[in-house]
Amino acid sequence: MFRSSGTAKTRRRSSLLNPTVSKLARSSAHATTKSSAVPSRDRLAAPLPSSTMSGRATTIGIPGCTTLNRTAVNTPIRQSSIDPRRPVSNWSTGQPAKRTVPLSRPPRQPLTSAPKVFSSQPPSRRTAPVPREPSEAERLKEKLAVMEKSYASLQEQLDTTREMNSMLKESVEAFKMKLERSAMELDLKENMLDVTKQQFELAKEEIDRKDTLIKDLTSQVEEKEVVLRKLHNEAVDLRGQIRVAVRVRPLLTCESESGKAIEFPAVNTITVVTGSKPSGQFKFEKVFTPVFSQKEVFINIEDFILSALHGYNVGLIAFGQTGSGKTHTMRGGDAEDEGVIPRAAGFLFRESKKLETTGWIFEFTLSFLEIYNNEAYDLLNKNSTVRVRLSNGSVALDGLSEHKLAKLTDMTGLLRQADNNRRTAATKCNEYSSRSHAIYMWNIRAHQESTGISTTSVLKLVDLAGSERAKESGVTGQQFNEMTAINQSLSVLQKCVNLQKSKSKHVPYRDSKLTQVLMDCLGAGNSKTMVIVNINPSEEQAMESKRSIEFACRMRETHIGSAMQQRDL
Ligand SMILES: Nc1ncnc2c1ncn2[C@@H]1O[C@H](COP(=O)(O)OP(=O)(O)OP(=O)(O)O)[C@@H](O)[C@H]1O
Repeated sequence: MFRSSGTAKTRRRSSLLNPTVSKLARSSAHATTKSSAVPSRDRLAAPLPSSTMSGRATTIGIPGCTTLNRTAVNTPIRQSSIDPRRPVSNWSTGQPAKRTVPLSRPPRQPLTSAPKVFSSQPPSRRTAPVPREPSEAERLKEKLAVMEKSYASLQEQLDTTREMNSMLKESVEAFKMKLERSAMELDLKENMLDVTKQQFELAKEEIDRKDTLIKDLTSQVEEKEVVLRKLHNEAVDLRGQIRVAVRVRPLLTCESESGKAIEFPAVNTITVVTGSKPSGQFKFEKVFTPVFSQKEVFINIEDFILSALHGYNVGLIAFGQTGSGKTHTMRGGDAEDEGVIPRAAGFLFRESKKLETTGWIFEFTLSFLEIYNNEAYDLLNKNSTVRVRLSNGSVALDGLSEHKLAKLTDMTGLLRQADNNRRTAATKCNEYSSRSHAIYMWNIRAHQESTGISTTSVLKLVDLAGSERAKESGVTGQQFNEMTAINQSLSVLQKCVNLQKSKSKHVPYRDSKLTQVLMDCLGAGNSKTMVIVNINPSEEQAMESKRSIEFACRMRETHIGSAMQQRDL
């Protein structure tokens, strides 16, 4: 009765603490009674102790659960079956505790033998005192303490798990939101990609359309360029084979006391006043009065120079008495004072760049030749001698160096070299009088891939030495020889032009080095030629000016045959 009431008390107390604990306690107490704290899983594997097995079990309580065996409750439990040192299941983990002692089935008592009955009488004095077995209540208390501890631990675990669970829930929610946001962003980006793709397609179509347009326009430009070229060159031809322009320089300070012998009665018309009588009026394609700047002069002749890029041989010759302004016109000074030769370089580079857009490729080489005392010299190779040969109407210059001109600035060095090598001297009429003829030659090679046309043309820019009257010059010795050579070569030049004009069968080009070199510009070749006749306006030089103008008129009337494009075969 005492034990039963103790167990009931314990149960009531446990159920007051917590229904779960109470349940656990009930189940534990039951399990303890039944299997001496062997966890149920172990119980299945391990044999039950003999004391339990020997009692007759009456099943009461929850179905499926083995309840307390009354016989076993009344029967003193053997030490081995409730050994407190025996490990109980690990409640915190729910795993059975490790067994330290292997459970072996105890030897089975024969059923016939009578059950041992323990006497309730106190042991006799002679027998050793038996240690008191813990009461059922104590054992249950102990169990309860263990279970409460386990419960607290489980509660703690549960709290932690709940906390973790809520954290996990939160993080899952956050992930979900993030995922949704990412999905939305992806949608947006996909839309943008679609739009960009469409735009790209449109742009591609536009580029294709423009490419086709450019191709059409390019072919139209090429066709028009051919027509323009033809018209340009026909126009140049129509003006006469040798075009003549006259340039009259201003009076110099040193000539200020002298009166002017030149008048301009009309546009491109000139009159020379000799004595009191004015000469007749001479009309030319162009008359550059003293007010024309270097730039304006060049603008008026650049279309002519352009023919050289179109594959025609072109010659531009500055002619005139000494000190009339030939070198100024052709070479000039610096910057705004630059003459035709440096300006032509800039122009040829500019124009060639424009033509490159229609598929033309150009290559320029330069050679500078000097004719001094009727001999030819290389101005870009230490004045070495050059051999002039005529063959089949063309001029060959053996030993003349050629200098490739890749860019405009390359020209500066070459010009300086030629200036230094060219022979000049101070004369009575001109402080820096040219004692030689200078020929600045451009060899122009052009090629157009689409048509397969290649041309090789020559542009000759000529600064002649000036004619001079021996009597007026007052020179002697070497300078006299130079003057004689200059005058002779200019005389042959005039003779050739006169004979060419009168369509003579024999024109004596070979009579001087100058006419040999200029032969292809004067009628024996297929060149387009322009002569700029320079005039000194002073009264003192009136007669010389008149002679120059008369020579210009003869040249103007000289037919030299149509120029031909110099195509490579
Ligand atoms: N259009 C011009 N404007 C200003 N000065 C000029 C002009 N033409 C020539 N001169 C000046 O006249 C002088 C003689 O000119 P330049 O040397 O060019 O003559 P030239 O015909 O070449 O002489 P030469 O045949 O003796 O070499 C130079 O001092 C030059 O600066």
